[in-house]
Parts: sequence; C-alpha cells; structure tokens
Amino acid sequence: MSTRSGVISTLVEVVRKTLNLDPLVVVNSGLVVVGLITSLRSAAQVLYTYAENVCLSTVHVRAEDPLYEDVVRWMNDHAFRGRNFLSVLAQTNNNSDDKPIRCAGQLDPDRLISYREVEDNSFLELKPFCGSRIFRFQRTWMLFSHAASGPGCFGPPQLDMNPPLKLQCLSVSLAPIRKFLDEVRAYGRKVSVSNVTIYRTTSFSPDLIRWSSVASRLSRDISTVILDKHKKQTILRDINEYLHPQTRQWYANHGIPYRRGYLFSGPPGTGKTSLASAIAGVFGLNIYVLSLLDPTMTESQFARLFSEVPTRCVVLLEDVDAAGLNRADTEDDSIQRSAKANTSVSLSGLLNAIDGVSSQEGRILIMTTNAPQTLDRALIRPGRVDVHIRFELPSHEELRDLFLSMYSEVHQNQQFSPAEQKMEAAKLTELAVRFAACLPEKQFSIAEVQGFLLQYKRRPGEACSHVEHWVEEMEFEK
Ligand SMILES: Nc1ncnc2c1ncn2[C@@H]1O[C@H](COP(=O)(O)OP(=O)(O)OP(=O)(O)O)[C@@H](O)[C@H]1O
Repeated sequence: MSTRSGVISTLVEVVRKTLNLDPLVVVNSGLVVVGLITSLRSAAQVLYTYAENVCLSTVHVRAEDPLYEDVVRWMNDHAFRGRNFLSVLAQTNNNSDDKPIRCAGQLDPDRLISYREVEDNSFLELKPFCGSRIFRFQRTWMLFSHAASGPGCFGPPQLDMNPPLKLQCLSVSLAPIRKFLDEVRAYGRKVSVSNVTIYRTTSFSPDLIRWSSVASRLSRDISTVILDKHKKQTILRDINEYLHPQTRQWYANHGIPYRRGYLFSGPPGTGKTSLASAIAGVFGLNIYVLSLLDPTMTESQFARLFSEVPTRCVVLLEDVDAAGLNRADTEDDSIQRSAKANTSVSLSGLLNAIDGVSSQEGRILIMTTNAPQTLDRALIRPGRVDVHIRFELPSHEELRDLFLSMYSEVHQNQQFSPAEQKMEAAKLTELAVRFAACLPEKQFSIAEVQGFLLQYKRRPGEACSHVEHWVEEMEFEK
C-alpha cells in the first residue's frame, strides 16, 4: 500500500515539474467537463423526447410495406443525390430489364463474346442504411432516419434485415409527412408504371418471417400468353369488374366478403404462372407469392402473412396440389391433416387464411395446380375459387399463335417498307400454319415447343424445317 502511494506521489511530482501544472486540478477540471457533457446530453435527450412527444410528428414505415421501397427510392433520387450518407448498403441491382446491355455491334454466331469485357446492365446501388439525414420537402424540414440495429445504430448492423424507417418533422400535425408520403407514392407509381413487383416470404430468423420484394420486372404483355380467346376474355372481364370500386360497394351492400379466387389448372408448362403475372401487369398490381411447401413457415405465420397483403394485389399460391392437403379419410369427413400432407399448414389453416375473418379483402387469389382432381372440395368451393380456368396442351391454332408471337419482330423490321412488311407478315403466317401442321395437337406443352423454337430465334424457316425431326425425337423420348 505504501509502495503504491509512493509511486503515485512520484508521478504527481514528475507531472508538476515537467508540465508546470497541478495534476489534481487537471483531474478535477476533467471530471467537471465530463459531468457537464453528460448532463448536457441527458438534458438534450430529455428535451428531444419532450419535443418528440409534443411538437415533432413521427411516422414509422415497416420494411414489408410497399411504401418502404417508395420512400427509399424517393430519398435516393432526391434527397441523397450527390450527398454523403453516414452508412450505406451497397448492392448490385440486377433488376434493370429496361437498361439493355451496351454490347459491341450485331450478333455474329461465329464470334463468341466474353461478358467480362462488356459493360453489363447491372448497376451499383447505394441505399441509405444506417443514420439520419435532414432534408427539405416543400418548405418543411424533415428528418429521415434509418436504424440498422436499433436506436443509435450501436452494435453490428444486421445486413440481412431491412430496418424500419422513421420520418419526422417539426409540426404538431401529421399533415406535412402525409403530403410527403402522397408525393412519394405518386413518384413510385410513376417510375414503376409498367413494372410488377414480386414479393416473397423471407425468413430472417425462425420466428421472423416477412414479405420482402424480390424483383421488380417489366410486366408481361397479356397478348404473349397463348390461351383460348374466350377464356382470356372471361378472366380479364371478371377481374376488371371485381376490382372496380362500385363492385366493392356492391359486395358491402350485400354483406358478401369482398374477395375473389381463381384456380388455374393444367399440365406443366401451359402458361398458368405466365397468365398470373400478365394479369398483374394489366391491372397494375403487385404479386405476393406464397408457398405451402416452405418448411420454415408455421400455420400461424402463414395466416399472418396472408392477412398482411395489401388490399389490391395478386396472391399467388403455386402448385397447391403438391402440399397434399386433403381431409383425412375419416368417417365424419372432418377437416384434419391428411397423412399425405407435405406442409406444416393444415387444410383448415389454409381455408381460414383464404377467407377467415382476418383475411385481407380486395385481393385476388390465384391458385395453380397440375392436378385439380386431387384438391379437396372445400378448397375449391365457390367463394374460395370463383372461376376455374383450365389450361390444356396446345391446339394447332395455339401452336400457330405461339410461332407468330415468337417471330413477331421478323416482319416488323423497321428496315422494310410497309408493303414489304405486309409481304413478310404473309410469309410468316404461311410458315406458322406449316409449322403447326407438323406438330400433333394436344401432345406437347407450350413450354416444350417454345424451348424448341428458342434454338432458332430469328430463323423461322429453319424452325419449320427441323420441327418434324424434333417431334420424332420427343415421341421417342416420351
Ligand atoms: N400459354 C402460354 N403462353 C405463352 N407462353 C407460355 C405458355 N405456356 C407456357 N409458356 C412458356 O413456358 C414457360 C413456362 O410457363 P409457365 O411457368 O407459365 O407454365 P406453368 O403452367 O405455370 O407451369 P408449371 O405448372 O410447371 O408451374 C414460360 O417461359 C412461358 O413463357
């Protein structure tokens, strides 16, 4: 003890002599400064909390809400342009269908191109990730905060999770932020007018499963989906009528839950998913894809996700037959999990999610299946499935349409005069008839025939001459 105090007094003496300062005074002043800073910080915190409660309007936006993407997009395109943000998430954006690769010259079948040498169309996106930024919107100063790991961004950032957003402004009313959000949504609609955003469920942890947008694509033109005209018109008219605001009122007046379900059934590769995505494009809706086969999803999570979709959207439940959901073969026909079930969601859980009290109104449910005959009657009864569209293997007429659709740009070539274009179109129709006649009806799926045509992308004549041989090969394989 005495040695330690001896060392301390020697040190004090050395400091006093070399710096000409009394160390005790320095330490005391330091303590006072630290104390002052701590008190000021606490006072600022109290003031901030008071201000937040009394005169700051705050809006939080959850990551799974479509508004989230709109806010981030608006901030990126306006408030952050050319400025530094404290912490950003760098991400390669591959969703740039509308930005073609700037590739050297015309396609030459004999010249192979290494795509390391060519500028690709993915681009680097820097998204605000953690921190806050003050920006001005229509004469109002606002604070945008994005916390990656709770308040203050302490701790390691959780890169796999989109943290919620916070928008604040100095106002006792939410009106300025509402105005801002209206603008953000209008901007989002404008920039993605011909895009369909696809949402899927993402499991962040065993207990946390949420919707997240996985892609935003140019919507598929409905005319490129080959389907009997009458069936196509039926479904388009039906959805058009259903989505109309007057129809919603009609449902409400009659006390009928405002929901509509569609079943697309048919062999693989006949266009069920293609039609669902084209429908979303026609009506400007986003697609929410749910899978009954997701091993990480419990029944209650499934129900919650189903109820969290927005009012107007397409909910796509693919291959419902694959889950093997049927009533157990019990005498009382009660809805229990069948032994063959392939999912953690029971049939009654699925039925409740579709039309239980918490199920979202206004959405369009599209279920696809290869085996409609195996589906439980309860699942496809009217109210759950209102329109059943049967997809079939293509007829000669549909094969001809597919051929014409694959080579549509051949005669639309701008280098041709209108008269030449007409002649080319006539030639192509002739080829299409010949092509279809070489294929047996109702034997191959459109996906299979499309696969064959893809080998002859700009050469309809060659496709026509090779199709018979391809049919022989396919028949041999089958
Ligand atoms: N009727 C169709 N019209 C246009 N393209 C089609 C059609 N059917 C299939 N295709 C093409 O075949 C491929 C697979 O189609 P899609 O995924 O829509 O079939 P599906 O019926 O949903 O198949 P699955 O039952 O295996 O999910 C796509 O590339 C699509 O372009």
